[in-house]
Amino acid sequence: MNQSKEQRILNFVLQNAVRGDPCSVVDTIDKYCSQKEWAMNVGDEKGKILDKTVQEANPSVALELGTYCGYSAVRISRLLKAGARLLTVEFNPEFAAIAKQMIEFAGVQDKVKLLEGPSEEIIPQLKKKYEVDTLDFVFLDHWKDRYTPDTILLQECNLLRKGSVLLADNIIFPGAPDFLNYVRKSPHFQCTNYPSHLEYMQVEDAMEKAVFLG
Ligand SMILES: Cc1cc(C(=O)N2CCN(C)CC2)sc1-c1cc(O)c2nc[nH]c(=O)c2c1
Ligand SMILES: [Mg+2]
Repeated sequence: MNQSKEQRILNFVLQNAVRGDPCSVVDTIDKYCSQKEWAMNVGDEKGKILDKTVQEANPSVALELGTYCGYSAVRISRLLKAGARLLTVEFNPEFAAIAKQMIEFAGVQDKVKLLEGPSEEIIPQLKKKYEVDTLDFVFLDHWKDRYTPDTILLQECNLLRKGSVLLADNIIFPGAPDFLNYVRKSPHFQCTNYPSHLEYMQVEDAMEKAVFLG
């Protein structure tokens, strides 16, 4: 049975990156996906925006929606302070299986908890089942049509506090116009736009930061 693209990415990391070194895993994925096969990792240009936003927020508890192969889970968790943790949600079981191995190879498994299932089911479980009080940082990178309903669900579940930072990928491409409308029109969010490019391409894209005001 021939391999999936995601399996090929993982194999390239297992053979070429340094075990236990998150930076080498991130760089090796970028090398493969820029030179061999495009894949929907956030990539290095938008990854640098992600890094800065995570460092500024310095979260104790972070949530990622859309794990894919684990590229941004490794990228985020490498910046977390001791004792901080990242919960990452992936609904595609094949992607989750790849990401689990990627996270373990990078050596960040003690900081990252991979939750398999649809975000709309997992978000309401975060407080009771995963012992979350509130979220300090949320990276939205799953599916553009879920950005708005999941942002509303996070509020309904009292998972945001004054100063919680949301960062959304793919604001321009593939595009999340209803999310942009929602957060920019809401009095509960202070928004900032970060122009960039689609990973590994020269196509325009952007990220949007939305800080919850309570
Ligand atoms: C799957 C896909 C295809 C794209 C595209 O038009 N192109 C890439 C391939 N090249 C060759 C043509 C141009 S863009 C994109 C994509 C990118 C992300 O960052 C995503 N993040 C989260 N969830 C997504 O579904 C997601 C999709
Ligand atoms: Mg994306």
